Amino acid sequence: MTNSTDTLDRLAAVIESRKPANGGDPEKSYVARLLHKGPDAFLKKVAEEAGETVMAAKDLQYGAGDAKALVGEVADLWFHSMITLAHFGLSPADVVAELARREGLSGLEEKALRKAQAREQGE
Ligand SMILES: N=c1c2ncn([C@@H]3O[C@H](COP(=O)(O)OP(=O)(O)OP(=O)(O)O)[C@@H](O)[C@H]3O)c2ncn1[C@@H]1O[C@H](COP(=O)(O)O)[C@@H](O)[C@H]1O
Repeated sequence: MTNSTDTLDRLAAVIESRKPANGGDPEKSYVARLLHKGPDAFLKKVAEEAGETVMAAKDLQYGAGDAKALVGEVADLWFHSMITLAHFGLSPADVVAELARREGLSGLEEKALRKAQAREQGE
């Protein structure tokens, strides 16, 4: 079975190697091309892939799609999000660490905590 963290780490290393500072060639590499173009180019792709993820999920919801299509769109979304992270000097490990920090804390509890803190600061 594939180790998801290893796969993400390997992909992050490839993305890093495609940065202009590391000699990434926009003529030979899709990642290098996006990094060379800058944030507007890869952020547009993130927005596009997020929209396509929603559409693939809605197709599944209404019985018109297939699970493979949804997985493909989420893969595109993760991939372009990883290019965004790399541009800003971040990695999948940073996201995993954030999820680990949140582990076990209910979203409802976290929201109540945030609201209580905001109330305190407002007083
Ligand atoms: N995981 C991916 C990956 N996922 C998606 N894509 C590309 O992302 C592009 C955008 O997806 P779309 O579905 O929007 O395709 P499109 O219609 O051609 O879109 P436009 O680019 O024309 O806007 C496509 O060209 C896909 O091939 C990827 N390209 C590369 N990788 C990984 O990145 C590595 C480095 O790639 P290069 O930098 O190209 O060598 C590869 O070895 C892979 O591991």
